Amino acid sequence: MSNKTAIAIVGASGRMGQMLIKAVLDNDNATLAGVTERAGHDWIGQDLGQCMGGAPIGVIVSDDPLEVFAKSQAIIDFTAPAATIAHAELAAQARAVHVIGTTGFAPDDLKKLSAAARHAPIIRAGNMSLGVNLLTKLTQKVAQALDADFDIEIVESHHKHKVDAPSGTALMLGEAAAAGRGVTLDDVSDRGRDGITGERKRGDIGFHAIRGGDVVGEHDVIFAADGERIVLRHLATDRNIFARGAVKAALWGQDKGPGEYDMMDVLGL
Ligand SMILES: NC(=O)C1=CN([C@@H]2O[C@H](COP(=O)(O)OP(=O)(O)OC[C@H]3O[C@@H](n4cnc5c(N)ncnc54)[C@H](O)[C@@H]3O)[C@@H](O)[C@H]2O)C=CC1
Ligand SMILES: O=C(O)C1=N[C@H](C(=O)O)C[C@H](O)C1
Repeated sequence: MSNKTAIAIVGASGRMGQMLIKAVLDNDNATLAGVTERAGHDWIGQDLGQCMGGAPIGVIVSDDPLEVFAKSQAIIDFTAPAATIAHAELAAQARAVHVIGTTGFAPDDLKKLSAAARHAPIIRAGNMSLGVNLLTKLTQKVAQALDADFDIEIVESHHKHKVDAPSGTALMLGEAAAAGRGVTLDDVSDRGRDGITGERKRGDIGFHAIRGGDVVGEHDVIFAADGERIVLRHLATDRNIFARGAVKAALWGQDKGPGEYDMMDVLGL
């Protein structure tokens, strides 16, 4: 039997799906167990290699996650919240590691993921890159060092196709800033001001989303005081940083028990 980890990619035709397939195929410790797309998608039943514009590779795109998960040790999922919730139940049944990059979950969705994580490991992060996870740590440290004389604002930019705001990364950064300050993000979050808003409330954490063109992902955490300003910035220029992180997480999760993990755990940050 191969000692490579068998990884399934769901959402194969997506911007991230295609990057993830390449990242698995490029990794010496991983093998592609199968791929899925949503029912009715025109890739279903076709050879994946040809769908991606190359030669046939003998992997047929499936619309049956149960069949694909049964032969997988890890599932990497960058799809959409409803799909990821359904995948989490199936991955738990298959006792496979579920790596979740999907963003835009509602609080009830997160409860369902927690329930699934009682049966198998779930590794979830709004951003799987090393750079953003480091930035998240720095954000917490800076927020801890400064008092509320420094107003915190988080500004994110993404491509025109992105459907959720604030981005998962912006929320990670906001959570880290709130933790650094010793407050709960829900109590201080101020999202997308518009109209006569009144003066900024001391201690609030503001969120702003820019959408346009092909921007991969940019995040600024601004600490603004009277007379000075600190800006922590991450610029993503290649989606491969997220894909490589996700494959690393799938391999890392192989000897872990059921539970919820994030990229900080994977990276040891
Ligand atoms: N955590 C991270 O590091 C990153 C997270 N993301 C997140 O990943 C998600 C996907 O982003 P993109 O690839 O840009 O979107 P996309 O729209 O290009 O791809 C999503 C794919 O999922 C497929 N899909 C939907 N329902 C499905 C189902 N039931 N079964 C199988 N496939 C299904 C769609 O048909 C589509 O091909 C978003 O939530 C985004 O925010 C994106 C980049 C990095
Ligand atoms: O949708 C995207 O593209 C991205 N989504 C993630 C997020 O919501 O933060 C990560 C990255 O910024 C790209």
